[in-house]
Amino acid sequence: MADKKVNPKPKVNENPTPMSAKSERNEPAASQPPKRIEPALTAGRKRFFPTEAIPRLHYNDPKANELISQERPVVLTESNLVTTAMGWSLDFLKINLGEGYFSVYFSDTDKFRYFDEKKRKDFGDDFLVGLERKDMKFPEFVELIRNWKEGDKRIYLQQALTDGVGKRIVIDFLGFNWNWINDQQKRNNWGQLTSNLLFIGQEGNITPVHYDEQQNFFAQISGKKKCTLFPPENFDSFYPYPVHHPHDRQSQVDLDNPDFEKFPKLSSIKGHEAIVEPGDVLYIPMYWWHEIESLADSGIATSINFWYKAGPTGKIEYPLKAHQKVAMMRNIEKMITEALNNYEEVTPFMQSMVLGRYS
Ligand SMILES: O=C(O)CCC(=O)C(=O)O
Ligand SMILES: [Fe+2]
Repeated sequence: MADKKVNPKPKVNENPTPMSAKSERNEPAASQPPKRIEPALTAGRKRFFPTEAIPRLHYNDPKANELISQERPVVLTESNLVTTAMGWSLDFLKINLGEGYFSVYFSDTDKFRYFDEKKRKDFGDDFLVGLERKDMKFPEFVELIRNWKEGDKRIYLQQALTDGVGKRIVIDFLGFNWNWINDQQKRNNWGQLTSNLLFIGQEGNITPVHYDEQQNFFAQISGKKKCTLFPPENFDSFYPYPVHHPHDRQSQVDLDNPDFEKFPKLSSIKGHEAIVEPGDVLYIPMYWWHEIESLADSGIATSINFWYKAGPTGKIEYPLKAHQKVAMMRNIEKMITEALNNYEEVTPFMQSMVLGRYS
């Protein structure tokens, strides 16, 4: 697959309207999800911590813009961000996604804990992931997911959209609500759109708690996902792996089986929770911890995200915000690790810097 991305800034006025793009195909028109007032917060895995509902607001509600500008999560309704993708069934994608290769992950469990392949090479052989990546053409993935049976490894496709995709996908892509999302990017002073990751997975799959270094508009296409977010103020409650570790940005904790002795700060976490349904867009602020569960009995879960780089830093104001401290800690940790040139020396180095002095 060519690795150049689909141009994220189409000439908006030349786009086909969502309706004309849709009417070209022999599939039922996408129906808007039924309007819902309160999110159902009881679904999904039982968790040990309290949660509050992430506000669900109309995408034009000024309060939604306020939350985004404050880097607080919000579910946006009726944005029509990816309405043109509502017909992306497996059969449709099989015909239209093109001849490229897709990254498909296979997990021994229901958890898909991402790992950095480059860091894994540097880290040596003592790292077992329980997760395997295979690159395959889309029809092969469809066969696997359709013929999946209990006892098989679980499957999750996670692939950035590239310009190797077929013409109809490009048309749908150009029909996304770029007017709105480009305006969000501008008004929040974000950097460039780096990628649109397409997720297609089985119900029950879990992306364990981690944070990303990008702003994210996370759009749901099919199935339902329970998204649980925690603010960067809780950075140390999740005990992230060291930055040089293949699981960098991932929490070491298992929310299904919490070890409060090893990770005592975990006992006081409080989540922000939303269930996203087709048509919903969840804003996941940069550096917010998040766990994403594809809910049982909601069918194949398809999502597409819009990842944006942070904007320029601007004037520093004190006290620093939690996410700025996280960024600082990452940089210092990276510097120490690089300077020592041996990750095994990092722990004793940090300990002699802190123990009995700052502890
Ligand atoms: O949908 C998922 O399973 C994970 C999504 C995610 O972590 C992201 O978009 O940053
Ligand atoms: Fe993420």
